[in-house]
Amino acid sequence: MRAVHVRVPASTANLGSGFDALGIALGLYDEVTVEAADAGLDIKVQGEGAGQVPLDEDHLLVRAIRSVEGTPDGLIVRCRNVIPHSRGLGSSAAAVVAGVAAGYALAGRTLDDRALQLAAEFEGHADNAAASLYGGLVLAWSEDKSYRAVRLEPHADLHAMVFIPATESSTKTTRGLLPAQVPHVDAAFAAGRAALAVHAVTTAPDLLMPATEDRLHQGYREPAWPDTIRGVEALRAAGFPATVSGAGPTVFTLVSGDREVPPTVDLTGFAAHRLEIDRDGVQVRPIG
Ligand SMILES: Nc1ncnc2c1ncn2[C@@H]1O[C@H](COP(=O)(O)OP(=O)(O)OP(=O)(O)O)[C@@H](O)[C@H]1O
Ligand SMILES: N[C@@H](CCO)C(=O)O
Repeated sequence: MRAVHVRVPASTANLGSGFDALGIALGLYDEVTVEAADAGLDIKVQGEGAGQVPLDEDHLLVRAIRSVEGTPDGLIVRCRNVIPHSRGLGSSAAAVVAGVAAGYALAGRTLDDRALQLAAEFEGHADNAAASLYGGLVLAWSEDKSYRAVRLEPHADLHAMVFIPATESSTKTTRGLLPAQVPHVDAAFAAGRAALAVHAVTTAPDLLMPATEDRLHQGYREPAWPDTIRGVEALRAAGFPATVSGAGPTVFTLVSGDREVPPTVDLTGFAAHRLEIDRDGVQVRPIG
């Protein structure tokens, strides 16, 4: 294949209780075309990250393409980015998954388990990458340095609301706020709630409030985005199972049916978007 179009979904990670393990793919998409060339790299970026991301071999998506064996030496890359960067919506994982998927197609290969391994190695955890790769709800884990994930079907009644602030937050920085150890009681709490979250998202949305309670990361990261925690608490007080999306600062909640967030919930400073859950994952099609 000489040229491909890739559409890759955003994602939210953690769902509160499932730190580094749970992810959901969201109906917000970056699109990329990648064409083989004899030599060199010609890359252009429109939308999110334009003027900020490098336009050379350091570009994340290019690095991801290069991580796949058998890809062409020369590349012409065009990115149309919609997923906001550094907001907790999995932009970096989406770029890596798009690159790996394009690389596989250009190398004449079908996506397999190794694609998740390649993508997750860039992030150091597989929650966002698995969601962008497979769609739906993912449960990701690692065995030594081997990343694995299962895809589960979210309940049909659910959609997502995201509340995106103008401020950015780097995943690397907020991971630095996490302690090396947590109390046993918090670890036990997290294990139960994360297991419950899988049941709640797939089968029993009425259990999402207890299922999304977190003790492992959101509180420790609060100094990075106090307004985000205020937004999460305001939504939870109104009965919405809100969490911090990924490493923040976006606020995320799942919503059942046609329920709407009332205007009395104070989310000043956040742009609200209703998103479908993406159920397909990354999509690749040949061009020409
Ligand atoms: N489409 C893209 N193309 C190139 N680089 C990107 C792209 N998307 C993200 N990046 C890089 O990744 C960085 C953001 O990664 P980071 O992990 O901090 O946030 P995120 O992926 O948006 O959020 P989270 O991991 O919390 O869901 C950007 O500053 C940029 O360097
Ligand atoms: N699980 C990750 C997601 C962000 O990449 C975190 O919270 O740091």
